[in-house]
Amino acid sequence: KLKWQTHNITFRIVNYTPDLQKADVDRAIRKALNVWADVTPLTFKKMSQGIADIMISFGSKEHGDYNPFDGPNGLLAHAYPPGPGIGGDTHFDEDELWTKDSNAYNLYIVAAHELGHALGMSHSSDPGALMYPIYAYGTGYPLAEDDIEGIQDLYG
Ligand SMILES: CC(C)C[C@H](C(=O)NO)C(=O)N[C@@H](CC(N)=O)C(=O)NCc1cccc(N)c1
Ligand SMILES: [Ca+2]
Ligand SMILES: [Zn+2]
Repeated sequence: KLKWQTHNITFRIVNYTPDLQKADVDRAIRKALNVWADVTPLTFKKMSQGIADIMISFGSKEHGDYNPFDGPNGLLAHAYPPGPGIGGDTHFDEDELWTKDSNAYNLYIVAAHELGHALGMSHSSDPGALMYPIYAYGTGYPLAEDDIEGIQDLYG
C-alpha cells in the first residue's frame, strides 16, 4: 500500500533506549508525529500494549527483521512503508547515542524522518528536506516545501 487507509493511526513505543529518560523518548516521538500531523488530517493515538499500526522499538545488529543494524553510525534507523504486519514499524539502532540536543543523534529529528517513511514518504533530493537521506541537525521544523508537498500528495 502506498499509504494508510485511515487518518487515525495508532502507535506504540515497545521498548526504550537507555540513553534518554522515558519521558524524553515519549516527547521526541510525539514531537516527531506532530511535524506530520500539523500539515495533514492525520491523528496519532498512543497505545501502551497490543498491536499498533506503527510499532516503535530500539534494537542493535540483527533485531528480528533480517535488516540488521551496523553498530555505531552508518545506518541510524529504518521504517517500513504503510501496510499490515511490519508495515509502518519503525526501528532505531540502539548502538547510536540518542540525544535531545545538537549532539548526534537527535532522536526527534531521526524519528521525524523515519515516521515520514512509516507514512509512505520516500527520500528527497533536497538537502534541506527532512526526507533527505542523510541526517542533518536542524532539519524537521519547519518542514521543507518538498516534505509538505510529498505528505499532502498522500494525505492532503
Ligand atoms: C537505506 C536506509 C535504510 C538508510 C537509513 C534511512 O534512510 N532510514 O530512514 C539511514 O539510517 N540513513 C542514514 C544515513 C545513512 N547512513 O544511510 C540517516 O542518517 N538517515 C536518517 C535521517 C535522520 C534525520 C534526517 C535525515 N535527513 C535522515
Ligand atoms: Ca548504526
Ligand atoms: Zn530514510
